[in-house]
Amino acid sequence: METRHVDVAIIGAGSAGLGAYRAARAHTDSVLLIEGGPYGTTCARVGCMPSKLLIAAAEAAHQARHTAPFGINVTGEVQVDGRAVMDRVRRERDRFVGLVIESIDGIPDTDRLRGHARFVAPDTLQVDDHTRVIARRVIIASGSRPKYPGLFEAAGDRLVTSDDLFEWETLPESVAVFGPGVIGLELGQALHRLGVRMRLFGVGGALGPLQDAAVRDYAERTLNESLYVDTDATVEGVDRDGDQVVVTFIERNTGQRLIERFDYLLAATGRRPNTDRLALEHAGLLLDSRGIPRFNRYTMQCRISDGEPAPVFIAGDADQELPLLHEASDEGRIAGDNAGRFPEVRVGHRRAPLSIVFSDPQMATVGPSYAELETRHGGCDCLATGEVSFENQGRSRVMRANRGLMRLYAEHGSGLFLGAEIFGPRAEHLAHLLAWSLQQRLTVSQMLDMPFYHPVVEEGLRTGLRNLNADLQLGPAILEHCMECGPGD
Ligand SMILES: Cc1cc2nc3c(=O)[nH]c(=O)nc-3n(C[C@H](O)[C@H](O)[C@H](O)COP(=O)(O)OP(=O)(O)OC[C@H]3O[C@@H](n4cnc5c(N)ncnc54)[C@H](O)[C@@H]3O)c2cc1C
Ligand SMILES: NC(=O)c1ccc[n+]([C@@H]2O[C@H](COP(=O)([O-])OP(=O)(O)OC[C@H]3O[C@@H](n4cnc5c(N)ncnc54)[C@H](O)[C@@H]3O)[C@@H](O)[C@H]2O)c1
Repeated sequence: METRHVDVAIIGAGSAGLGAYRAARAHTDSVLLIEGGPYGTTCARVGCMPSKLLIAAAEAAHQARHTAPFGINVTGEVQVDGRAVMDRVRRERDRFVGLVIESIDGIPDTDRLRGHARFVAPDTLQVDDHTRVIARRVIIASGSRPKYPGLFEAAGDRLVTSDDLFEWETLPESVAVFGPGVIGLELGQALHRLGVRMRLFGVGGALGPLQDAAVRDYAERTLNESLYVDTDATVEGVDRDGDQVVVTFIERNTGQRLIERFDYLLAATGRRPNTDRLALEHAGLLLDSRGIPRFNRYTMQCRISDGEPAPVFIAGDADQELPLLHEASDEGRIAGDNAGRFPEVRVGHRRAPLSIVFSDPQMATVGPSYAELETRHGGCDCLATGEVSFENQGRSRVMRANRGLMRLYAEHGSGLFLGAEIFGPRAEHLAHLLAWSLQQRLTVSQMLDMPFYHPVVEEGLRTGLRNLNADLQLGPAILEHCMECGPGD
């Protein structure tokens, strides 16, 4: 058994771990990056990138099928070549993974160690059976993995998660998707548009990240015009029969008991942090009820069991705060900087909360969750709301993308913009404008002072902001359409 002494040991070479490595290395040459799985990061291998590649193919098929309302007739049926679709997904995915591996190859061999790390003492990690690492500081950047209820195991090797799907050589005929969260919506809709028979089952009414009932209900109604999404499904059984998965459920609209066969069951029922495999009981850290170390979100520093700051930091999906790529990178950078400069720990920069779901229409949330805003501002009647429907929005109608609802929130009295929930066209771009405004601490009036071109989807945002301003009672209520704004604002 080899023993290594280092200043900083990092568990996990994903997006958070790589960011942490670079930041820690700016302070010390003694940094060790430990990786137990394949190099390449979750984002590039099985997450953000392959999912967006599959969605891009699905969008192409969808657009090709919907040209007629523009007076464009594409003769013949749109054919989806499942092998070619999956081939491009994997080829482009491999390219993205290759870029990550190239940058990891640039890290000196002496700074890298392969194997699974676990704590054997607060300052000691055991890596597989081959190396003991004694570290002055440790960064936990071990990511997360899919979780699902035991019931699904009846599907045997026909049970898949987002870790498996992108390895498919071709598209199956049918998939039962469980979990209308971010992954289930993105992948479920993409499979449907690629001609796969798909049903999407949820529990308790949850739909993506949406919490504002008005936006959630609108989204559920709209999605159900083209997909089968039951956000509160009664599923009576999951069984395996031959090569197929048999799902017994009560159909959403009819209340009928149906028994349907699918080629696969895709479990998209959430992810759990890999911290349960780190033997944290030997780390002496203060843990929350989920077994995740308690940490300060500005320094990423964990605490020892008596509440004192520990020489241990956490970053990325491992802490489950905001399991998104840009947050993992930011947290990794902060954790690495602080582990490197320890004991002089500094507060790092956290950005305005922003999340986007690449469904169609897209979903986005900006700022604290609606539930959090209601808790903080609802009790004192301090929460102002505004909204806009995209149904008559000019540019959205031009593009035939005029389905959607955006709700915007601000603080009474100050007029400060607080956040938004969006289900609608170009939400990925609208959400960025709003997140940037939030981070700049703009008031709704200041946002309305910004330029709005014509005709663009952002004019819908302006209508929503005017509506919000009216609720703030800081500006004129919109009694009719803005005359000077051009048609379809
Ligand atoms: C299908 C899907 C789509 C997604 N799409 C998006 C998107 O569009 N936009 C977005 O912002 N986010 C998206 N995400 C989320 C994003 O991918 C994650 O938030 C991000 O990759 C987390 O990075 P990380 O470094 O925390 O974890 P990872 O990249 O998973 O890195 C953790 C690493 O730790 C290693 N490890 C674990 N335990 C040990 C151990 N004991 N010892 C050594 N090594 C260990 C693992 O092997 C892994 O390499 C998506 C996720 C999925 C699954
Ligand atoms: N576009 C993006 O940024 C993007 C894309 C994919 C994933 N991600 C990240 O990955 C994380 C994990 O995604 P996810 O979709 O797995 O989790 P999620 O928490 O977003 O959704 C899980 C869904 O499964 C449902 N569910 C739980 N148990 C169920 C059951 N037994 N049957 C049916 N439904 C059940 C939940 O109610 C929820 O709707 C996300 O929170 C997000 O941070 C981001």
